[in-house]
Amino acid sequence: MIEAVGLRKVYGKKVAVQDLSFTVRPGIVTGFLGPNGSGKSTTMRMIVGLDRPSAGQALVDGKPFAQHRAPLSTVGALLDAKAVHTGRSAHKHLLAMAATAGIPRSRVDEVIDLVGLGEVARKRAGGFSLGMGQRLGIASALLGDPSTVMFDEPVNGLDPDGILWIRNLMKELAGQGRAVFVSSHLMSEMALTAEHLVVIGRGRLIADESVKAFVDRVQPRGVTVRSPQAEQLRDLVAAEGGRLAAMDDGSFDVRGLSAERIGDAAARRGLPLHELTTVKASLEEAFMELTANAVEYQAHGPAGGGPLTVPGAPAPAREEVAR
Ligand SMILES: Nc1ncnc2c1ncn2[C@@H]1O[C@H](COP(=O)(O)OP(=O)(O)OP(=O)(O)O)[C@@H](O)[C@H]1O
Repeated sequence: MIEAVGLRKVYGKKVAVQDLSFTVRPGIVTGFLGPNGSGKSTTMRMIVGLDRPSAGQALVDGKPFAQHRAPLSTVGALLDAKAVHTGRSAHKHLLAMAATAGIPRSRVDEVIDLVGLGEVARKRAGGFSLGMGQRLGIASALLGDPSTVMFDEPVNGLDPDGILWIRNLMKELAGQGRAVFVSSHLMSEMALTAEHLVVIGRGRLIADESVKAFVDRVQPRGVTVRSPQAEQLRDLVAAEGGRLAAMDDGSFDVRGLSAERIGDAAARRGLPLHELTTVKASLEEAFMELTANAVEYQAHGPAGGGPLTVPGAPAPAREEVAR
């Protein structure tokens, strides 16, 4: 379990993190999201004592990381996967780590199996692919069987197989009762992996809540409606003051009316509906909306002064047809 209490970090004049308090609970995956430069890595480094907070503190299982007698069994961290690229083999690298921390040799073979590096464990880790390096980083993090794991951008640069593997591993580690704290830029991936979110922008807390509560904070995108009587549906939407667009699959995208209002109006007119679904914002859309003012470096169009564009921004809304 991680507790950040009033964390603050200042580099010279730059305030990287301020007044940051949140909790990462055991048994679930907590996603750590924020635009570039918002302070995620700085926060993670403070949790494991690699950076000293300018104020506040980070506690792991109730005390600062540095005060734990068995640090590798307290937090397993993957902060920079490239850091484990070495001339030694993966096996030797892990053995050396285990020896220094008083961890039995048998655990080395266990974690090598767990991350699927059995066949290459005796090869020089310096020649590893990015995905293999990532697996070795995770093996190192899990060596001490830690109660908390913390991964900074673990799926960066991985292929779909690697991403799926990491996703399942995170869930498995949480299912074993560990606190799992993971940062990622990939919103769609976080939506599939995390149950809870800590979202920061410009070093400050924006949200510490479930993925569902975060997504529910923004307006639904619209309502998908399907009816065998399309013309009557068009009339109904126009009469209620909504807008409607025909979709390729025969359904209609209705904006400006809630599903309840459409359903009630259809019932009054005896209009059969075969589908009535509120389309919620995706995690990515919610993130873009709720962190719009917290993007540190805003990219503008070629002429300058254009609309804010951020990589991964949602596609423009579908063309709407007013009737
Ligand atoms: N050692 C340092 N010295 C000075 N400034 C730093 C240092 N480390 C980070 N910063 C600044 O602090 C802010 C937060 O950086 P940090 O790397 O924690 O953000 P991040 O959310 O992890 O970003 P990214 O998603 O791009 O990795 C940034 O403005 C960064 O430039």
